Amino acid sequence: MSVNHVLVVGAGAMGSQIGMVCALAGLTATITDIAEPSLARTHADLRSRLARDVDKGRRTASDVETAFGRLSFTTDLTAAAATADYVIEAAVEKLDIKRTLFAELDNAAPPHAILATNSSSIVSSRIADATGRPDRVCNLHFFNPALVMKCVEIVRGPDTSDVTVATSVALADRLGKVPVVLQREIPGFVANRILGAVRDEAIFLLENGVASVTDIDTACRTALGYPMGPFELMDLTGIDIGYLTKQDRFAQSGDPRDRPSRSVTALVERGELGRKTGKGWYTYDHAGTRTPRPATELITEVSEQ
Ligand SMILES: NC(=O)c1ccc[n+]([C@@H]2O[C@H](COP(=O)([O-])OP(=O)(O)OC[C@H]3O[C@@H](n4cnc5c(N)ncnc54)[C@H](O)[C@@H]3O)[C@@H](O)[C@H]2O)c1
Repeated sequence: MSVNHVLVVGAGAMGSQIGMVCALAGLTATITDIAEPSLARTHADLRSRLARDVDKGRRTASDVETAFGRLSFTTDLTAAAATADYVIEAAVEKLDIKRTLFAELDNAAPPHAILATNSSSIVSSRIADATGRPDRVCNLHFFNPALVMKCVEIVRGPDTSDVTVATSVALADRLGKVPVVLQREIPGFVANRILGAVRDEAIFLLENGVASVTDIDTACRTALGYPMGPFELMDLTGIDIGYLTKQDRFAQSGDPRDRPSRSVTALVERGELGRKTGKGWYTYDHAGTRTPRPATELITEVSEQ
């Protein structure tokens, strides 16, 4: 099935860049959001980001102008969906909102259109039954920042058809991305599950007094070639993000291994969420330079329990 017009729903961190990736690849793309200010902010953010790319010689000014000519912004979901061949939903991570959106999209989009969600943890089978086309529903999972990161995970739900998977793979190829197909659903998918396993092991080693935060991060960078250690990465992305993901997974699975660790819970309860609060696994000064924290500040809760 050929894809010419992509509709992206949600103009946040992910949706805005996914829309631009589509336009840069030569597709007609529309970004829609319920909030008009989000659309205006997204347009301005993309303009300044792409201008930086031109300044640095990563793209030509004419490629960027042509791409903006293919990209439109609207709050009118129904009108935008009417001509879409492929919809990528990147709205807030709330199941009820996604289900409502998919029901609306099912009514508004042409019968051949594929409806995909960019959700990081909600598998598409939890949404597909809100539509009359579960065979044309899947996860199409981009990584942040979507303009830069190559991998796109395509997750097949129990009803997803071969044509939907093949069309999604072809779309990812056309966007210059590297498609990775998951043959069955699992929350977190491949890359984030592996990242989570590394993070859990790092926390286990710390909580059991095997090595310090700094030494574990150093081992990952210098022995495994990771660009950043697991504690550095948690501080960068926000310790609360991983905490909330694990809480959600634990609520679904009831598996104690999915429960957030005690030291992470203690940091989140104290509001020490990483770089954004100036304190997490490390302490950060106003220039962003980090200093290690004493182990007693990080694992007190564990030894007291
Ligand atoms: N942020 C990441 O690193 C990341 C990475 C991969 C996947 N994801 C997934 O992408 C999705 C979006 O994440 P984000 O970080 O861009 O979120 P975000 O909070 O930055 O943006 C969400 C946008 O959705 C809009 N929105 C809310 N309800 C809507 C509705 N009913 N219709 C249309 N728009 C609506 C909001 O106004 C907002 O602009 C989530 O499902 C998330 O799991 C996020």
